[in-house]
Amino acid sequence: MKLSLSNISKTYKNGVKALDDVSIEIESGMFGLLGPNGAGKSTLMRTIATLQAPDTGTAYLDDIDILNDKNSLREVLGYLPQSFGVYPKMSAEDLLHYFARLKGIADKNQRTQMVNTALEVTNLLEVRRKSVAGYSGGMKQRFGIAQLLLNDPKLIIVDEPTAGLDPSERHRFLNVLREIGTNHIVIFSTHIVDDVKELCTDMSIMNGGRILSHHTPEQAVSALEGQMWTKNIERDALEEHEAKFNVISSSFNQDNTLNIRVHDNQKPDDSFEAKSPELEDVYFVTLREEKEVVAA
Ligand SMILES: Nc1ncnc2c1ncn2[C@@H]1O[C@H](COP(=O)(O)OP(=O)(O)OP(=O)(O)O)[C@@H](O)[C@H]1O
Repeated sequence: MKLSLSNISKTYKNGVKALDDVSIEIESGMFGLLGPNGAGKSTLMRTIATLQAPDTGTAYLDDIDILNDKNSLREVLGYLPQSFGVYPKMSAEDLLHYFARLKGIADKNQRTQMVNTALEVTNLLEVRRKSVAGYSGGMKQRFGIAQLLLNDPKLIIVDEPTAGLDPSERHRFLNVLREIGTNHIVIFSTHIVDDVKELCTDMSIMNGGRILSHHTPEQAVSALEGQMWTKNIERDALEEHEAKFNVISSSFNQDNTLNIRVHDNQKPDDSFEAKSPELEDVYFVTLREEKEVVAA
């Protein structure tokens, strides 16, 4: 199975170019779409989910023409939007039966089986009789996955699902996605680098409405081998270092000094120490290089 997008552009009425000539091919597995707020991730997700039309471009899931045959795409789509709205005071089980009926599954036995499978995959069986309105943020997100699994979708789109989850809820949620990611195309947008690191077999970094890179997380990290350097500095020396070196990120040490990470093809000077690259470096280097291109 393959999702192919070609030359997709979208400018909103207020003049914001949210998608700028996006072309990409995505195959089965967990695909992470990583980018800062405002990068265009939600616009791209809504476009693939047939909820908004682009100005130009084509989109196919195998031979389904997504932009011109919305109904065929919707039959095989599972979509979890960024915010799902307010849940009624119904139990998860009753609400899933209700959604399944809306999706046209009239046979009660078939519906019960589907609902139970969805509850099981998302680890909600034990709390199936509790009201969804009273669920924690992580449970609500897992319920969101349960409802989208009801029509056995081939393409699953989840838009920033881990935002606002505490670490253990986030972990449980990622485990659910990991389980379903093996035999579907799952597109998962996030601004959290660790989400992609822990989960995805394929990834893109997006900003300014453009896809800046597309590779496996391992390829991305190994491309920076031998190019990352660190040094501890006093807090007030940051500006001076930023002026002199390609500082891509900094973090506080316990003693309130700063650890800076610098990207350079060679050791900047003897005060620096070589470091193994990490996915977060890839993210910052990619965004930095884009900023330089835009400024040039
Ligand atoms: N309906 C709209 N009308 C006008 N501008 C919009 C609309 N929706 C999004 N935008 C703008 O388009 C750009 C891309 O927004 P989008 O929501 O797609 O990004 P995102 O990467 O999903 O960010 P976030 O994580 O903040 O949702 C932003 O500048 C945003 O302000």
